[in-house]
Amino acid sequence: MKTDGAQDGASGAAPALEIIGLQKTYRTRRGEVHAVRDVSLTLEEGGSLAIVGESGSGKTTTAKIVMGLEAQTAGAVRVFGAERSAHPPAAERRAFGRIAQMVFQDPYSSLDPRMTVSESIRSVLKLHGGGDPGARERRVVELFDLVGLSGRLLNARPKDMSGGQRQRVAIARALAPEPRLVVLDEAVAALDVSVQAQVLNLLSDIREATGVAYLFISHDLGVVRQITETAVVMYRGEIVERGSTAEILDHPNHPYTQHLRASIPGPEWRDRDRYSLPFDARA
Ligand SMILES: Nc1ncnc2c1ncn2[C@@H]1O[C@H](COP(=O)(O)OP(=O)(O)OP(=O)(O)O)[C@@H](O)[C@H]1O
Repeated sequence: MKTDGAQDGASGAAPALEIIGLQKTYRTRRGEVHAVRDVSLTLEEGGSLAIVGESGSGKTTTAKIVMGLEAQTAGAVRVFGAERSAHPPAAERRAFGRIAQMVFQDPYSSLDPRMTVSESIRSVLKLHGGGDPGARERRVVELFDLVGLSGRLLNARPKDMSGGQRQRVAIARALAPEPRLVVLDEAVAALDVSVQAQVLNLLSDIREATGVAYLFISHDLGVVRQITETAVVMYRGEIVERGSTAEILDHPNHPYTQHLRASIPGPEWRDRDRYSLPFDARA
């Protein structure tokens, strides 16, 4: 990725994220796995786009390629107009980290257990040149405030916090370099429903306040409705449906989306859906 280009793009009209003809094939002992097949999508600046699908549909692989954690087999990824290299060197990864950040499902494994949570956030600020120690300290307090965490927890360690609190720290850490794109991979999946709702509200408020764009990856259509305007549905590495989230949820066209829709508890919830076999379009 040309970082200069990223800055040019960030101030211009380039989308936050463009994925064009993305493919990823893993070669395993048992043969090739086509994890991502010809995926193209656009996330507008300040927008919120969901990638929905069940386990194994290729969501995480797509996210990892966007973040440079995996190299694609073919296709292009552009972040604010700048092409993302398949094998970015360290300096480029660091520059990219100021523009895009990721939040994972399990904050316990993404936060260093030996550090207090404020140390964890300070280390990210330091990596991305967040001013002198005093300025970093003030920014940590500001970020705690932004994610609704009490200052009493500044010196806590991840093990002393609840799942919801840890995920708020993970979000604060991701927001520390003031990225313009955040990729959230099943970021609320491990939380209780009520905590999930709080974190989703928080994420919406943050987007409104900062203009950050979200690529929101989830298997859960109900969650996706609360946080995204547009969505793509992935099945076996391919996008099978795309459009406004509300339209996809209310009027799913593809049989796979209808299957996913049927597994959301709601007025039309049928108990047998809970036990239905995994969807197979060929069946
Ligand atoms: N490192 C790897 N080596 C081989 N196959 C892989 C690798 N990573 C993922 N896959 C395969 O690629 C396909 C897509 O996986 P991916 O993790 O992207 O799906 P997902 O929709 O994110 O599912 P999950 O939510 O379970 O992670 C699956 O068949 C998976 O087994």
